[in-house]
Amino acid sequence: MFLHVDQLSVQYPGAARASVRHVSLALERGQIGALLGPSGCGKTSLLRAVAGLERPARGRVVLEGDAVSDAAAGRHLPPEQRRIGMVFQDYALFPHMTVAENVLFGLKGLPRAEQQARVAQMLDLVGLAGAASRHPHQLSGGQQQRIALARALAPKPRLLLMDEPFSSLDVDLRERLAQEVRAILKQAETTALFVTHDQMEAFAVADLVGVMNDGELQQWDEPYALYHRPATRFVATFVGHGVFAPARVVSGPEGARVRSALGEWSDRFECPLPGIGGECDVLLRADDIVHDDDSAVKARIRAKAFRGSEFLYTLELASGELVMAHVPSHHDHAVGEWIGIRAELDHVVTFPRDLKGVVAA
Ligand SMILES: Nc1ncnc2c1ncn2[C@@H]1O[C@H](COP(=O)(O)OP(=O)(O)OP(=O)(O)O)[C@@H](O)[C@H]1O
Repeated sequence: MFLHVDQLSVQYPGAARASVRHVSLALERGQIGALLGPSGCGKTSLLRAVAGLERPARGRVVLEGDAVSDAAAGRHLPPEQRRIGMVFQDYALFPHMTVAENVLFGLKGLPRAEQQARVAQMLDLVGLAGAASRHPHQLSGGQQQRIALARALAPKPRLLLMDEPFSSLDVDLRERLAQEVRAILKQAETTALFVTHDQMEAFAVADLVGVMNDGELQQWDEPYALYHRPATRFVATFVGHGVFAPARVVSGPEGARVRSALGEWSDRFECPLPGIGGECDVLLRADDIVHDDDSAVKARIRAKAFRGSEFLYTLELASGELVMAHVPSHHDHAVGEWIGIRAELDHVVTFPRDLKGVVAA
């Protein structure tokens, strides 16, 4: 493993409990990781501990086999000796310096010719070769963030850390820049870890995403798995739209099946199911629910939100259970109308019975 965070805890002086608790995660060389979670869950504290800006209370940070932090051994390499680059949300470019001078900043020790070559190479990488002699205020927010990236990558860091790198940009630009940043990092073969509270951003940029809640890492996985096979209720709720529908495990000809008001499904993808007869909640994603007027199952539209190509309908079954459905926006029905629905599940994800019909955000 290129980066290995091992059972890491961060506790601030005077705090009753640790802000980051027993977090373990790993990245291979060249992989991009994202830490996702609500405000205050400990994302930035974890990133700062990897950077060396916080001293962990417990655990280790191992970079290329080198334990840069090891609480048990009392080892803590200062940030400037870790060869880690950082990009922050406010770019932190020097306003009085040109773009080229900003990128040059981290290259002080190199011979002059090499410095010039590296600056040119970095500006080229971020697609701003023509902006070398401009000043930061003459550039757009997205361009400034690309310069900040060029400056962080110029000294060839072993690891790049980014804290909410897109959050000060408007939504359109964020989406575009997220894709550009992924392409730039992949081209530069950089291993990177970044913090965001925006799942679309995490999915667009990262190979592996960690969902944190209240100081703990609940799942560290590929975006597809986080969405389709969430490990906990919290992950299921935080990532994507859906509901937990009450269900019962029944026996079928090929083993256990999950029966809910919307249908019955077998355990096709080896998601552990409770024992036969057991009560559980099954996760129904909004994209598992298909609008089909021929279906015997009817639901009344309780609320609808226009999302461009589709509506997100909140629907109520005759039993009072709620489900959510993504429906193409040319199927424009009024609130209060009854429509036919059908559930098409590829991934049957169940959780022990808890609160009935909890709506996932
Ligand atoms: N320097 C500090 N001293 C004491 N407590 C801190 C310090 N920095 C953060 N905390 C606390 O640690 C917890 C985690 O904060 P952190 O900034 O890591 O969360 P976050 O997930 O990055 O949040 P956000 O998305 O709002 O930035 C919070 O309860 C916060 O109040």
